[in-house]
Amino acid sequence: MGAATQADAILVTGGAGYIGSHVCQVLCDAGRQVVVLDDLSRGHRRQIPPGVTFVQGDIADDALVGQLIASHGIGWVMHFAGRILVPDSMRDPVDYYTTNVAKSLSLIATCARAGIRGFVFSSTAAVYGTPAQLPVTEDTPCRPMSPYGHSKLMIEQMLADIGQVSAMRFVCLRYFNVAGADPQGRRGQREDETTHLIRVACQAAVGRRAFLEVFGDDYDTPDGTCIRDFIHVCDLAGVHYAALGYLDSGGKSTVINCGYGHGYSIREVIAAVERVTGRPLPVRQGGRRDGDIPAMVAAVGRMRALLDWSPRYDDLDQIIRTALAWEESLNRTDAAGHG
Ligand SMILES: NC(=O)c1ccc[n+]([C@@H]2O[C@H](COP(=O)([O-])OP(=O)(O)OC[C@H]3O[C@@H](n4cnc5c(N)ncnc54)[C@H](O)[C@@H]3O)[C@@H](O)[C@H]2O)c1
Ligand SMILES: O=c1ccn([C@@H]2O[C@H](COP(=O)(O)OP(=O)(O)O[C@H]3O[C@H](CO)[C@H](O)[C@H](O)[C@H]3O)[C@@H](O)[C@H]2O)c(=O)[nH]1
Repeated sequence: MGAATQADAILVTGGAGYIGSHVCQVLCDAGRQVVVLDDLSRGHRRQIPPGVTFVQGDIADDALVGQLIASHGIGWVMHFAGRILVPDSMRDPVDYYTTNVAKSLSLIATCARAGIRGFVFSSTAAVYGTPAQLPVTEDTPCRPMSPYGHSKLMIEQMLADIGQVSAMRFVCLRYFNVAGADPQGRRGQREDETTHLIRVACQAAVGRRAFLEVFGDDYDTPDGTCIRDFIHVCDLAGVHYAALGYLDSGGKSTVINCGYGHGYSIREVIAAVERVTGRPLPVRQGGRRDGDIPAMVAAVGRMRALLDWSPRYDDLDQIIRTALAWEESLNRTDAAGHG
């Protein structure tokens, strides 16, 4: 849509977090003007690339969001801010409905009122619940099994309804399992309180935790452990940039799965970590974790059809190499006493 559109700045909520900060890097590399709004409840200032304007604040602060949109010439919003852990959402649903649903409603309403042209939202494969068949297409019925999944589906619905009465178009990106870190070592997942398999496995591999517990080996899968579709965070960042291009060239509001379209079992992930490190991984067999879905694999036809994007890191060993390098760098930072 031309140079004037390109000039519109992008507001990235949650840009000090794991995925948002990788997306900021891609946007900066493409020469875009980026403003991050993050309350630093989970994120870290140092994750944000140089050249990005940072504002510490809450997405539900309507006056602040309105002022940022007006004063920075914001045309696009990428919304990452929120609570992200499935088991945590079972323990504290109020936090998930407050932060994810109520605060997102406030943000979306402010954006629509302010004339934002396009909104890219971080959704999740957790909206599907246990799918009847694999791979999961975007038309698979959604039956979330956790407050986290419900909260994300509610936001998708709000975007669809508000999109009907405003000019704001949206892309909801349903991420499957995000993993890995910036290959140049500039950023990765920083919060220690994590439940993500590859992160936990890499922490165990470099001694940041004692072992990896495998949750269940009696699923109806080839080796009895669950299967997931892991996408490298840098590829996912590229998908966001492509989604912006899609909206910019007039694309209609839509929902898109983000994965590679093939899965690995937990045992295969463990084998890959051992292959990459050349050492056995400390592993303990545990029972099933509540709410776990036996297998999740994305159908990626829509992503390939609509977005000008192709994967660069679709290789489990490469994902693990970047994740391990990041954990090793955290060890060095801690040892140097400035964690
Ligand atoms: N990590 C995954 O595997 C995964 C999978 C599917 C979907 N997602 C979604 O992607 C998004 C980003 O996830 P992430 O892994 O980068 O998480 P993260 O916790 O690293 O980042 C979230 C960021 O949002 C900020 N934040 C939280 N509440 C805020 C508020 N009220 N106002 C302003 N900032 C606030 C936090 O400080 C943090 O920097 C989330 O919406 C998450 O639900 C993540
Ligand atoms: O220490 C661990 C951690 C995980 N797992 C297993 O590894 C698989 C993946 O678990 P994660 O916690 O890494 O991820 P989930 O698939 O449960 O959920 C993730 O992917 C979802 C989409 O499928 C959502 O996006 C959600 O935000 C994100 O946490 C599960 O079978 C889990 O039981 C273990 O065995 N041990």
